[in-house]
Parts: sequence; structure tokens; C-alpha cells
Amino acid sequence: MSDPVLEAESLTRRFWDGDREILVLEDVSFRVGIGETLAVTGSSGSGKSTLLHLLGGLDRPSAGTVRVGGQDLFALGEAERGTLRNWELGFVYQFHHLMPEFDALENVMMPLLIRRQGRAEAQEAAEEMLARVGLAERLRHKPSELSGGERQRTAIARALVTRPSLILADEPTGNLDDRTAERIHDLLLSLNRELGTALVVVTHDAGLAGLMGQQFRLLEGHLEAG
Ligand SMILES: Nc1ncnc2c1ncn2[C@@H]1O[C@H](COP(=O)(O)OP(=O)(O)OP(=O)(O)O)[C@@H](O)[C@H]1O
Repeated sequence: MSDPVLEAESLTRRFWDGDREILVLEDVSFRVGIGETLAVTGSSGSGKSTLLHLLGGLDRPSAGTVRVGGQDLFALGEAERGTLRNWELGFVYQFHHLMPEFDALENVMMPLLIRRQGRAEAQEAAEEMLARVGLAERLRHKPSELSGGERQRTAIARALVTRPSLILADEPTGNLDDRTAERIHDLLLSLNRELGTALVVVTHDAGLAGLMGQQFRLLEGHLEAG
């Protein structure tokens, strides 16, 4: 395997419901190399979102480590973890989470402006990424003026515009009809190939999972092949 962009080692996450322990993930380990793809499937409540939150540094494991680009996420302070997250990771969710008052171009420019990149440069990069996802003609449309598939493509452009080494996607097409979902799957994979961005998806969708290089299933807190 090439150098890992993501390593999960012995991840365990438990929650407490009063004095009752809920063990959601137990001893979960895997690696994703540069430009590789991985799917995690599992039934509702199996812990897919919990795993993704740990991988993105949004939640802390009860035990175990997550390394992004070789750096232990939870050994870092809050600010450093935020910086690593901003520079190395892109997130795509089932619901696009675009800002309704801004158009597609402004939404995609936002992560670059937050990084204090110059406006002209941010606009150029955002226009290029929107063109890559097939939305060159929709730059000035607000989310409410875009179709569901176009909104999701905008969200993908926003996740990729910072050129992260890894995209974490949570049911990226869960909200779309089959045909639109298939187009988004193709888009995610072609961007993975073109840009070399590693991709981790958690999904119910066996079709999407089947397109990924590594496939795992969460079952009773454990990660199983297939
Ligand atoms: N903060 C929390 N406190 C207590 N229990 C939690 C918490 N977060 C998640 N859980 C529990 O952990 C389990 C896994 O939840 P998670 O959302 O990761 O599942 P999922 O596989 O993503 O489900 P779905 O496919 O329905 O979105 C569930 O039983 C959930 O109730």
C-alpha cells in the first residue's frame, strides 16, 4: 500500500445511557492509502456516522487512534486539530449544508476565503472546481435554484476546492433518485482518479460501496471485510 492518508487503529467508542454502556465501535482498524477508496456499510444504528465523526476529528474515541497524514488527530490541541481538518479533509454529507443566501460560486469559494486566500484566487479555483463537476453554467444560482443533484455536486466542489488529501462522505447520495445518485457516484470516482483524493464513504447503498477499492461492513461494533 502507498503511504496512508488515514489510519484508524483499535478505535473504540462507547456511550453511556445512565449506567448502561452502549458499545458502538470496538477495536476498529484500517488504513487508506493516497488516492485509495474505501466504503463502510452497515445497517441503521451500526455506527457508521459515529465512525466518520471520529475519522474527521469531530468526536473523540473512547480508545484508539486516528492518524491523518501520519499525525495523531487526538494528540493535537483543538486549534491544531481544526487546522489539520481544514487543510487535509473534505466533508460531504447526505444533506448538502450549502448556505442558502449565497450562490454556488460563493458557497464553493467560502472554504478558501476562510483560509484567507485572496478573493480573485478563490474565485478562480471555485469556478474551476464547479466546471469540473459540470456546473459552469450554474455559478450564480442559489441552492434553492439548483436541483438536488446540482446541490450535491456543489457540495462536492466545495469539499474538493481546498484540494484535501481525503474526502469523508456520509451517505452522499442518500437523498437522491437512483439515476442522479449514479451520476454522483461516477463523479466522485472520476474526481478521485483525476485529483488523487482518497475517498471514504459510509453508506447503505451497496451499489456505491461496490465501486470502492476496499469494502467493510460494520456489524455489532466490529469491522468485517465485505
Ligand atoms: N451521543 C450519543 N449518545 C448515545 N448514543 C449514541 C450517541 N451517538 C450515537 N449513539 C448510538 O450509537 C449507535 C450508532 O449510531 P450511528 O449514528 O453511528 O449509526 P449509523 O450506522 O450511522 O445509523 P444510520 O444509518 O441510521 O444513520 C446508535 O445506537 C446510536 O443511538
